Amino acid sequence: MLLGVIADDFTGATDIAGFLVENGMRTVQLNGIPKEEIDVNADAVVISLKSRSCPVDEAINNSVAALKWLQANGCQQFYFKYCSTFDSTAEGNIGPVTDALLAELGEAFTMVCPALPVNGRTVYNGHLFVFQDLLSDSGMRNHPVTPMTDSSLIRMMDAQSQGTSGLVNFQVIEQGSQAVTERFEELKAQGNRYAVVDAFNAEHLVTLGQAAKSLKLVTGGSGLAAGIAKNWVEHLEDQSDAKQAGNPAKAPTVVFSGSCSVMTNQQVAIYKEKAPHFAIDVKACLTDESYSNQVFDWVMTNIESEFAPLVYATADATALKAIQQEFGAQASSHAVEQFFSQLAIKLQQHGVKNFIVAGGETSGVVTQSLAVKGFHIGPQIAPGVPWVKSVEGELSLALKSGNFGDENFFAKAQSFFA
Ligand SMILES: Nc1ncnc2c1ncn2[C@@H]1O[C@H](COP(=O)(O)OP(=O)(O)OP(=O)(O)O)[C@@H](O)[C@H]1O
Ligand SMILES: O=C(O)[C@@H](O)C(=O)CO
Repeated sequence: MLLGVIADDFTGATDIAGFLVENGMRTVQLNGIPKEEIDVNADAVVISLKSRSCPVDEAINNSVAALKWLQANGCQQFYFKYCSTFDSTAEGNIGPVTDALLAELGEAFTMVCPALPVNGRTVYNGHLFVFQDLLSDSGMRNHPVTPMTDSSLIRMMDAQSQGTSGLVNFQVIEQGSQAVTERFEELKAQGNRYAVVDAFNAEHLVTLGQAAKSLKLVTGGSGLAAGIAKNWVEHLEDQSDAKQAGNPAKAPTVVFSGSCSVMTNQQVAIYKEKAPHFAIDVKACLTDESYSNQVFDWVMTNIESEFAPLVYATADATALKAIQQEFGAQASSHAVEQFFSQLAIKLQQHGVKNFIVAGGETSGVVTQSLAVKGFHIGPQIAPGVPWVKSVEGELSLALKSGNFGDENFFAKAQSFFA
């Protein structure tokens, strides 16, 4: 194996896995750190963690344990994959995990590259944009778990890290990878530990990927994956049929939506026009232990419908704020996640094979509940959202990041069934 990726949530893991496969790297995604021997025949391995919004010590311990597993299994370069909108906890897990990985590797410098231009995440003079908005003016301001109120990557990174950041701006990047490497040396000589890099087109990411050859550890969103994959191209076997292993079959299917992002709200509204749909009662999640059984009965009643039944907690910012004020953000978030976990297990036990899930935290809890060891990566439904199939061959999942996909995503995902 060549490249080892540590992803801080499950949709982020499938996101980067999809781009690595698109760029020629045979890739397997693992559900957490394997507890027993597993034969992974791949160029890249992505370990999915649920470390974005957990306590910082837990995030550090799990990420370092994942790094050690990747090192023990022969990986030569390491990639800490976090969100293209740089969100984690209020205090920030990205900085502490980056510092811990650098320390474990005995390295003193890395790159911070959240940009994913194909999905509107760009960096200009060190400031992160979501399409035409600064991050802090985007829908991420109202994120239920990790609201983003700043857009300066240098300020955000330095506030949560032991080291300091310097900027590699687009003017340097457009001079080529040698200029970027020289800028890295300048920043290191000034005592910086992180290079925050601009990127607002695919060419920038290819150049940064070339410059990343000199780094044992890189960090960022999935955008850098294409550039990194190109560094290994001479080592790669033809994997044209690799995506076949990840193709979903036509089988009983359910759609879960636990994301409250702007795009997911649009996707849910469009999908409700054509599919059976059930809006979750958050109070029932908190107070009624049998609630998931009631909703299970509703799903199975509708499981044969032309479009898969949708179960959703998705709410707009106003409704979500009211719920959080009434029940508490953490308590309500946790109760909804536990509800989806219980429902997923029961549906799997009764023959549901395909799960389309919106939301990173939601995807993590559902995937962990389904006890899938790992995934083969299939075709992309939308940039950053591939179908993936369990290595046991039983289940297929489409784990959609909150703001990814177009408004027809849920129906489009079902058009891939063979
Ligand atoms: N109506 C609701 N009331 C309270 N909490 C909710 C509600 N709907 C969803 N949640 C919670 O909000 C959180 C949404 O996080 P999640 O990561 O699943 O979505 P996202 O942040 O939009 O996706 P991504 O991280 O991929 O961008 C989850 O913990 C979910 O349980
Ligand atoms: O990078 C992204 O935006 C996604 O892969 C993600 O991490 C959302 O949870």
